[in-house]
Order: sequence, then structure tokens, then C-alpha cells
Amino acid sequence: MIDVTALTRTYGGLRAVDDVSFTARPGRVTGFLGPNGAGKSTTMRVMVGLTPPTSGSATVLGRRYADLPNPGREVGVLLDASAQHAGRTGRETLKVAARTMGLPLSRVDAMLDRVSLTPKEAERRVKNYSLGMRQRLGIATALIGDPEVLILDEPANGLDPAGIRWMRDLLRGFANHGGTVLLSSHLLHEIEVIADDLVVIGQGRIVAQGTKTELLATAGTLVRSSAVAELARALGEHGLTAVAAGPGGLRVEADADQVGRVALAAGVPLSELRAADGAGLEEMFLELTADTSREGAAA
Ligand SMILES: Nc1ncnc2c1ncn2[C@@H]1O[C@H](COP(=O)(O)OP(=O)(O)OP(=O)(O)O)[C@@H](O)[C@H]1O
Repeated sequence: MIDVTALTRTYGGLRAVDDVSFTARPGRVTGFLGPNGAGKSTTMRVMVGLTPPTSGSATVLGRRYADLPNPGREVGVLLDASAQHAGRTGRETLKVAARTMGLPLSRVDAMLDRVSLTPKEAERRVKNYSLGMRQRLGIATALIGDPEVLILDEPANGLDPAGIRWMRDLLRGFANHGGTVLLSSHLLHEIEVIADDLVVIGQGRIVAQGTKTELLATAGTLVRSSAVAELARALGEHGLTAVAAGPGGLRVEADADQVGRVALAAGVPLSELRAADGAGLEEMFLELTADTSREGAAA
């Protein structure tokens, strides 16, 4: 469990994190989404004691990170895979982590195996690792203490499609065993596939949070028709808001049943009618952060 309560962090006049509150629960993967500079990394740095909050608090398993007796045994952290000691080999990196946490060295091979780094790769220096290999090593370091909580900043960065699927399965398995996972990402699709809960942040403030199902439901229905203008008119007459979504398509703020009934009553043929899931999260994300992203501000 991670609890963030009224957390604010300022840098000079900038409110990098502004009165942020949310909870990441056990057994669930919580996705932390937001455009560049939204405050995700700052929030995570406060959680793991690297940055002091200006006000408010962040606790992990009910305590501030600094108050956890052996933090690595309780919280696995991966904030910046490129920040690992470049001169050490992968194996040495894990050995140091195991020693620091008072773990048997047998954990080192177990973790290399878990993240699919081969014995040969484990003997290479981290400076010669690809970003994807660094991410795998970072995950191995985060998992070595068998923690209950994982805090991962952009863990899918640099992973190939097979690596992304591997990461998704690993995090799902971790949560299914009762663990708490908080991960940030710009890869909206990736988050949509894996997360149970979502926290969306823009310019330091939470703009939406809830279960993925709840948030996607607010994304509405996608409908397509060869008579889209007629359909839009009929929807408008029923007080339903619709916005254009691709050729012949509309995204409607209503459920599919309501939209289908309006089309039937108006005698409009439909070629597609479904919950706006797939593209829904991306659109919702852009909408929610439009006022706060630099593109939105520029517009
Ligand atoms: N040490 C610092 N000193 C001054 N400003 C900072 C510092 N750290 C972060 N900031 C600012 O705080 C804001 C939030 O940054 P943060 O790195 O938390 O965003 P983010 O959501 O993680 O972004 P990204 O997705 O690009 O990594 C940014 O405007 C950033 O410039």
C-alpha cells in the first residue's frame, strides 16, 4: 500500500507537485500517467525519500520510506535505469544489492534468471548494456529483496515488444500475489493494458483518478456510420454530446445501448458500435491534460 496525502513540492515559484492525494492498493497495478513535466518523477522521488516534500506526505506500508528498517526488503524501486553504476557488471550490481539487504547470494542467480539476463550478459559491465538490459537489471535489483511494493518510473522504456509483454506479465503476477505496483508511463496503451487503477496528473495536479473500468466508461461510445451527419443531428436532438472520431466516426458521451437506440429511431445505418476503449484512454488522457500539456498551452 502506498498513500500520498496532500503532497506538494515546490521548486522556487514552481509547484512541481500540487496537493496530490492518491492510494495505490495491494493486489492492484496502479498506473501513474501524465505528460512531460507533470510531476510523476517528483512524486515518486518523494515516496522513496530522495526529495523532501514541501508539505503533505507519502507513506509506503504505513511509514515514511526513511523510517522503513530495511527498505529494499519492503519496497522495490526503479527510478532511472541509466543511473546504475556503469563500471560494475550486472552480477556485481545484484551482489551489492543482496549484501546491502542481508540476502543470500543465491538470490543473485535467481533474479538474473527471473529477468532473463544470461550468465554471459551478467558478466558484462553496465556501461555496455542497452537501455532494455538496464531496465531488466533495474527490475532484478528492485525484486531481489522480495518486497511487497514496487515503485517503477517508466519501466517499459527501451524494452522491445517481447520485453514489454514480459514486463506486463511480471507485474501482473506480482500484483496477483498481493503486491502493490505503482508504475508511471507515457505509453498510454501499455498502461491501459496492464493497470487496474489510474491516476492522471497534469502540471502537478491530479486531473482524474479511479479504476480503469470507471475511467474508460467516461470515455463513452465509438460509433461509425455512412450517414454520420444525420447521426450527429439525431444524437444532438436527444441531448447527447458527440465529437468527431476518424472517418465516419463519432465518440459519444453515452453508453452503446443509448446510442444504438437513437440510431435505430432515426433510421441511421451503423457500421460500428462499441465502447470507446482502445483509443478511449488516449483521447481521455489528451483531453484531461490538454490545458496542462505544452501542446495544449501552445494551442
Ligand atoms: N530539482 C529540480 N529543480 C527544479 N525543478 C525541478 C526539479 N525537479 C523537477 N523539477 C520540475 O518539476 C516539474 C515536474 O518534473 P517531473 O520530473 O516530476 O515530471 P515528470 O512528470 O516525471 O516528467 P517526465 O515525464 O518528463 O519525466 C518540471 O517542471 C521540472 O522541471
